[in-house]
Amino acid sequence: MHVGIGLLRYWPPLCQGYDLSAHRWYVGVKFFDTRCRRLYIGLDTAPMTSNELDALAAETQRLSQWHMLLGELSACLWFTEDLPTMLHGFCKALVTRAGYLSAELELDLEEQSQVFKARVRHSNSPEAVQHATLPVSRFGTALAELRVSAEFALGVGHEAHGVLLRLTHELAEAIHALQGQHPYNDLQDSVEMLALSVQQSPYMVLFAKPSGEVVFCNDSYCKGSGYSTAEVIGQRMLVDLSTPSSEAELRMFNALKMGEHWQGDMQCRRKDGSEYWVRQIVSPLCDKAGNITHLVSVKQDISHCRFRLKDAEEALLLREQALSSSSNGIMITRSDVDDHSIVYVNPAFERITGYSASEVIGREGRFLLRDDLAQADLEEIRSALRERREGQAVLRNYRKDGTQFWNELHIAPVKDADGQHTTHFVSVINDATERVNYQKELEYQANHDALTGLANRNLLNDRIIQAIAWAKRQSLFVGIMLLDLDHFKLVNDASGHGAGDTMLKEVAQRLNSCVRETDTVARLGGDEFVLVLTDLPETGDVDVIAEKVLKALARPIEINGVDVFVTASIGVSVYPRDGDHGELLLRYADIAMYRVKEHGRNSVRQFIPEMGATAISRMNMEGAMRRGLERGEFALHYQPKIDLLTQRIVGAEALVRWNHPQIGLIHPIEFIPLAEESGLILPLGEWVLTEACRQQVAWLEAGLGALEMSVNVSARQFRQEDLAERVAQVVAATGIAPACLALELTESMVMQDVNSTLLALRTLKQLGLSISLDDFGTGYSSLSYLRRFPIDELKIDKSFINDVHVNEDDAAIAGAIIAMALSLGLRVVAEGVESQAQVDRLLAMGCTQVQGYLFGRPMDAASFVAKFQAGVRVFP
Ligand SMILES: Nc1nc2c(ncn2[C@@H]2O[C@@H]3COP(=O)(O)O[C@H]4[C@@H](O)[C@H](n5cnc6c(=O)[nH]c(N)nc65)O[C@@H]4COP(=O)(O)O[C@H]3[C@H]2O)c(=O)[nH]1
Repeated sequence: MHVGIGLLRYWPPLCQGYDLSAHRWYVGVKFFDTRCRRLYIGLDTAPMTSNELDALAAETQRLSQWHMLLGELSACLWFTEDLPTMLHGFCKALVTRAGYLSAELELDLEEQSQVFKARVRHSNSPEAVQHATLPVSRFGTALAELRVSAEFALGVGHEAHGVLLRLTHELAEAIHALQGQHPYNDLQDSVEMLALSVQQSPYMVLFAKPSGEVVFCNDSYCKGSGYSTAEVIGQRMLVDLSTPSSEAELRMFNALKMGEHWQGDMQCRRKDGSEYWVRQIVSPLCDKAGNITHLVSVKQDISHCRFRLKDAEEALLLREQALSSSSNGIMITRSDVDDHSIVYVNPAFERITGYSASEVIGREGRFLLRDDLAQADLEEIRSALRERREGQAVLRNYRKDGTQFWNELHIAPVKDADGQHTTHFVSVINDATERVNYQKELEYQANHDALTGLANRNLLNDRIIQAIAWAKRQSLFVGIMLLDLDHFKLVNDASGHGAGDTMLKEVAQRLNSCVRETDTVARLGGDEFVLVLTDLPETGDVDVIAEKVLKALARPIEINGVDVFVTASIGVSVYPRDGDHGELLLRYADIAMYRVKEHGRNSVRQFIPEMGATAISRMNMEGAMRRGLERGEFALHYQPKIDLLTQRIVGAEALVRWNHPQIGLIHPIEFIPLAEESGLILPLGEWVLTEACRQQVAWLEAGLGALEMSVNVSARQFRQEDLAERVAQVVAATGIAPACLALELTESMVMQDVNSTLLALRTLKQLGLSISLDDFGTGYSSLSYLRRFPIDELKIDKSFINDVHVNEDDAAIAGAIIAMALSLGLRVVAEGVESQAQVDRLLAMGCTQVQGYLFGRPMDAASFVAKFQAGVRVFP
């Protein structure tokens, strides 16, 4: 008979193919009583002598003694789960079964020593205590050491010692056999022990014929499967090697045929129908000829693991599905020092980036940045990766097709099982392009002028602060250039807001083209622009740029197919020369700009401190103006109007002045626009009209004759529905002859709403006064309207008079206006005449009335009277 026994799947079979037929009797392993407490030894068929029978009886006796002990020892070896309990049970068995007074086996699990100590006291010599300290590292080794310990500890001369020695010996043999080092001397004992081991094994053991019919099963199998031994024996529980029916059986068949073990997991069914999983090793037993005689199957119930695995797999599947269906992109990367490669991306990642998983797995996680590495937020992600912590940032990333998207990225470290080391990072990718763009749009709107796209006041203030901070560190200058378009209002009034907008947009573009990228061009509103010029090594550099700007604006702007000319007045202040903060610098640039307006426009002026002394910031102007009106700070100056033919003063234009108690005389150009905006122009205008009329009457009474008094009427005044009534009241109140009163309206005002203008003009005309069109030539009056309007006089704008004697274009325009006016029977007055050459040219063109510094600046009433009395000289 050949016996092959596999103890555990981790152990190799103890012995294979011991040929017991050489012995005279054999041990039948299947004759155990329950729980393996008794081992029956069977005889073979050969007849025995009486000596042999005695020897067998003695042997049987001896075996049954130690078997009792072995059974218990075995029980504590196999049925205890931890070493201390096992050792305790073992010692107890030594005392109760082997006659020891005490036996202690201690396990010292100190990290350092890793030993177990054996201390055994023999009952015959209680004093003699034997110690042994043995290294131990794991359960298997402890079993091996147990043998050694027993050899150390056991004395001689006692029957029980003999049994124990025998046990020890058997264990030693078994272990030696295990290690393949020592042949069995006593095969019978070995087989018994092995048979016992099989029976007692917590693993299920089946022996079967090659046809699969079971010839033996141990208790664990019965317990695990629910079948009794009788129900199992003879049944085909293992594969039939002669007719493998499935792929798995075929594999098993091939392995076993080659004398190899087959190992694998299988799902089985218990008697009650429930399922369980086993991991089993099937080993073939062969005869000398190499034919398989038996199959030995050792099975371990792994249902617990298997079901846990199933749960884990289900949980994993759930997570995988959650990742797959997430609308956020998810990317998992390694977190090794030198490896941050991508190991997983979900479908949303593929959708957002355009890259498929196979294209990105293995690449570095940061590849979505391409070479756009100059991003402030990137540092946060870098340090989160370095410090193995969570981090988030909004980054510019690039899709496969090269388009940019905003990635709202959140990264989190993934730790290993013990929570100590970061093995991976999970990155959640959210395409936030829409939101970021919306935010940027809002930011842009908050910082930019909607019409021109230039910086607005908000952004301007920031830029000035930045420019000053930088200039401070670099010892450079910052130029603040405030630019106001000359007569822009005329464009707006005459051609509508669309035309005005076109002009502003074109101006914005031209201004941008004059400065560097680091400079700022802002629009403050209306026709006011500010240029912040950075990094200037010299203050004079601002003038160069200002000249460039004036030149750029000098080119005509095409609006609705018509070339329109625009000029600008530019005031400049410089950091640190004029001040060290934006508000002050802007105010000074503003003051300088108004000086330009005052002195003929279309030019540049740098701020000088003297200007500051006579100027008032517009911020404070409104309140001051209101108080000024109440306190009588306003006064009228009069500029004479000359008839060239009679060489006499025929009239005066009333021009308002503000005598500010601290600042002194302020020119209307500095406060009229604000008065217009704030509505203060209405009480102011009424006061001017009344005062001018009163003065005219006073001069009349003083003998200056019936001078015509011209009074400027602002757009807002002109739009007053009861303007005519108010004028009539003033006329009545002051006693002026209406024929001596001329109201000056600008060309742009009357062209705004032709029908209502016509009505208003007619009503005014009914009062008997004259209507004069001021600044003529700057608007876009159509001849037909001029014909329809009840106008008495045209005043040619100073801009055409300036060069009328040298510039043929200007001369042509002035000439055309004069000719047209005369043909319509209107008076023509040339404004801003400063030289004799201009007078000569104007006279040649037929213009007979002039006004200008050549004949007198605006002056107070007393000076006017003196001037009148002195007379004027038209020809030198
Ligand atoms: N360079 C130069 N300039 C000359 C010459 N001759 C006259 N001027 C200036 O030209 C402006 C003529 O007045 P405007 O065109 O009606 O322009 C006026 C008018 O639009 C407005 N304004 C003045 N007073 C009043 C007023 O009482 N009511 C209203 N609504 N506007 C007024 O303020 C503007 C500016 O007034 P002013 O500063 O007094 O400036 C005056 C006058 O001083 C010259 O030969 N050369």
